[in-house]
Amino acid sequence: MLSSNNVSTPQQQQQQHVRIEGHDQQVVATSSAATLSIAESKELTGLTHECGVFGAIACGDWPTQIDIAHVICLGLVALQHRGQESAGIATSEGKCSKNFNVHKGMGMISTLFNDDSMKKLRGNLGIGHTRYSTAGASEVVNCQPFVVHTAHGAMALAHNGELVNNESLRREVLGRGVGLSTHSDSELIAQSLCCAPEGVSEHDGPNWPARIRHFMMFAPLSYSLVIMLKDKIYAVRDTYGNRPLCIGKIVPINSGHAGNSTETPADGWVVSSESCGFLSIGARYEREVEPGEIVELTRKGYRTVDIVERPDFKRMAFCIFEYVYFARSDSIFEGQMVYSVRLECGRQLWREAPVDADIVSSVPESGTAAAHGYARESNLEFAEVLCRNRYVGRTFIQPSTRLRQLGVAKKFGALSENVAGKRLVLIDDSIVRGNTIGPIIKLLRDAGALEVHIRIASPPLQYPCYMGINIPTREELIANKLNAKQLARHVGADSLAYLSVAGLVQTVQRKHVASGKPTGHCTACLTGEYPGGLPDELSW
Ligand SMILES: O=P(O)(O)OC[C@H]1O[C@H](OP(=O)(O)OP(=O)(O)O)[C@H](O)[C@@H]1O
Ligand SMILES: NC(=O)CC[C@H](N)C(=O)O
Ligand code: SF4
Ligand SMILES: [Mg+2]
Repeated sequence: MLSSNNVSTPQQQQQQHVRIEGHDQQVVATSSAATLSIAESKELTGLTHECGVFGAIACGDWPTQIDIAHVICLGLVALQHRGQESAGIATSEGKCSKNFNVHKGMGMISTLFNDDSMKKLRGNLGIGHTRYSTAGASEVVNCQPFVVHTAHGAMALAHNGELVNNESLRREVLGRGVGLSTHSDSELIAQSLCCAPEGVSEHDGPNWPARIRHFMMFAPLSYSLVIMLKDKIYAVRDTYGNRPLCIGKIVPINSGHAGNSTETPADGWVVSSESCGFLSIGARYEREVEPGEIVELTRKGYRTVDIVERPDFKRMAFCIFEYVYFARSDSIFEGQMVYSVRLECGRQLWREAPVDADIVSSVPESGTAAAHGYARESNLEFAEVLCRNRYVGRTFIQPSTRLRQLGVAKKFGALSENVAGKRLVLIDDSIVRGNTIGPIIKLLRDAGALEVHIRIASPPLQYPCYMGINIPTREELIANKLNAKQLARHVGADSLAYLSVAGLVQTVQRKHVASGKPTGHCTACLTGEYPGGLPDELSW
């Protein structure tokens, strides 16, 4: 049982919230008082992302010379691709357990944080978040980090993921007399940690690892968390390792390339959803937080304080779509760079679905690494055929299918001199609704392409995700309506083929299998096999 006591919640605002088919349908207010659903307010292509979490703590004497708020801000900028709705930073000076410095709000990092907001974020440690909402509306009340006041002082929490048993945990916590002020599952986690579990003595002070373990026993999936207390940060990954989280070392400025050696002293430590921003903040990749691990970071360093086992010793289930699409390609997961895995997927795609063509090309951004792999394995020339308009953002409002499709074409121009008279094979990482590929094929044909063959570096998406990714409805997923042959006809391609599930899994796991290291990946949106089974309270 999750226990809880009376703790104050800072957010008192109400939000509009309706449940549709077992999912939260979020509603955002617009200035014209009309309302748009979040789905409608986004450009409807691809999968909508997740969230990014970040934490940093300075080593040595406090107050530190390191500008912790700037380190976190730059760390969040590097995670911006994971969520663009809202962001926030909470810092602590390390002395007072009553108050943290907090700045959060709607929008992108670059618009939210300026000199004034940074000045107020003094601190020796801090955490940050960039959000793509999955539970609870995209409103200021749900911005993270969540800060709550416990019997032992303030606690701030930032979360990437989605609780699969959100509803039953919510009922449990509400049933104990705790008022929740939002529909956010992340607030629920914060409130769940506010009380010591039964049987845990806290005579000598709060036992945070025991509280975190207790929560983890009742919440199998999915979360990567950074939790800040007065003078320490806990980094936590769910027992399946579904969402990513890694540790980096802030090294002295003059330590150069040798900065990742174990002898290099640490100026501080960071934790992040992805490692892609580490070099830009003078940090070096250290390692991943392991599935089920609770890591404590203090000014003295970091240490594992507990490892919680998976229920019934099930396999770990790291999201395979992090490799396919979500992550930035310079990030490292499980000892391999995302770019290298995508490249290898392209090689495998050629082995599974070769095609006679003059050039190989990609749909930028995330299809590009796989296209290079396809070209290398096939010995076909790689040539760019599309120019992407960087000013068409992901938040473009597209009110109708027709305009939406025009919008996708608007995002790209054809490099006609590379295209004219060519038989080309075009690689993309994924097809979701199928809105991107059709207009691109038309564009390429209009530019003079003789043949356009589509190869997709992931299997067809057919099932929903309950672990922090918003996947469109069954009807919206094009693979549930058309098989590869029908889809080729529908989008005007000469042929179309996907990478197989086995091909993707083997490519992602090949290093681990070779070294005998345990591994396991969630493929639920491709196979319908959910890690830990499909929770009763969820259905599609
Ligand atoms: O089938 P659809 O629903 O049209 O979506 C699929 C497309 O969406 C994604 O690209 P996106 O432009 O979101 O991001 P990227 O720049 O990382 O490729 C993905 O890489 C595909 O290109
Ligand atoms: N995408 C995410 O990881 C979202 C975290 C959390 N469920 C929220 O909606 O804020
Ligand atoms: S269902 Fe798909 S998107 Fe969701 S965690 Fe699993 S692999 Fe990732
Ligand atoms: Mg794309």
